[in-house]
Amino acid sequence: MGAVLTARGLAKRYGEVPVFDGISLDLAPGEIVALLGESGSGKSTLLNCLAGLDEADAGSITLAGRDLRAMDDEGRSALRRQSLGFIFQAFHLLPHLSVANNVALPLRLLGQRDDGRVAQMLEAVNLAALSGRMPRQLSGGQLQRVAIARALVHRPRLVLADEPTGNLDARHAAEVLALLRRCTQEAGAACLLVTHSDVAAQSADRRLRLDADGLHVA
Ligand SMILES: Nc1ncnc2c1ncn2[C@@H]1O[C@H](COP(=O)(O)OP(=O)(O)OP(=O)(O)O)[C@@H](O)[C@H]1O
Repeated sequence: MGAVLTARGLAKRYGEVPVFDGISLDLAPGEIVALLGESGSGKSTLLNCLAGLDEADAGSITLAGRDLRAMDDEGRSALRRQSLGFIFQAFHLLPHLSVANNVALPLRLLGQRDDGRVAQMLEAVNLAALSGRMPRQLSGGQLQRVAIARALVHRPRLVLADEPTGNLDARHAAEVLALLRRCTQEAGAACLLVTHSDVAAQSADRRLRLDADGLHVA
């Protein structure tokens, strides 16, 4: 099987200020790669560009065999819905939907309904008992685990995770890392994991560091 994600020569600047340049990356099916780097080095920006949520200024991105930058907005959105799970730093749960309905959302957007799969994901992040709650009734760590269940529910080929264990204690962090591992293996997915945590970085198959000179093996 070919790479899940291939990026070549990605560059991004905000106005006159370059964030990164010449970034190339391959993610293989089943692998988890940690993306390290100082605060402000551009990790979140790179994730957003790989997801097609932000536009790179140069370079190419191939996701699940499709050239992302050659597609129109509609095609990119459809590919994203199908193939991408994004765990945002700020969770981005929908406040008017219950926990279970937030987790079910990626399936609904694909025209699917699978209550068993939603229950399975809530079980996996230890939130089965809270499935009927609204996001405002949850702690930061619980919100983060809902966001993780939602990102994985539709078995995406690519999981982009921005500090998915940032708000979690050691036990819940370990559970989330194990869940990411299980889901990437089951779906033949790849995961790019932005983290400042040594435990999370060590749980990855390999580590890359983003700095002013580009992306390096760490
Ligand atoms: N919309 C924007 N306009 C201008 N500059 C931006 C914008 N978004 C990010 N930046 C700048 O781009 C750089 C990279 O930001 P980014 O959030 O990608 O860093 P990061 O490595 O994810 O940081 P952290 O580890 O703190 O989350 C920073 O210097 C930031 O100030």
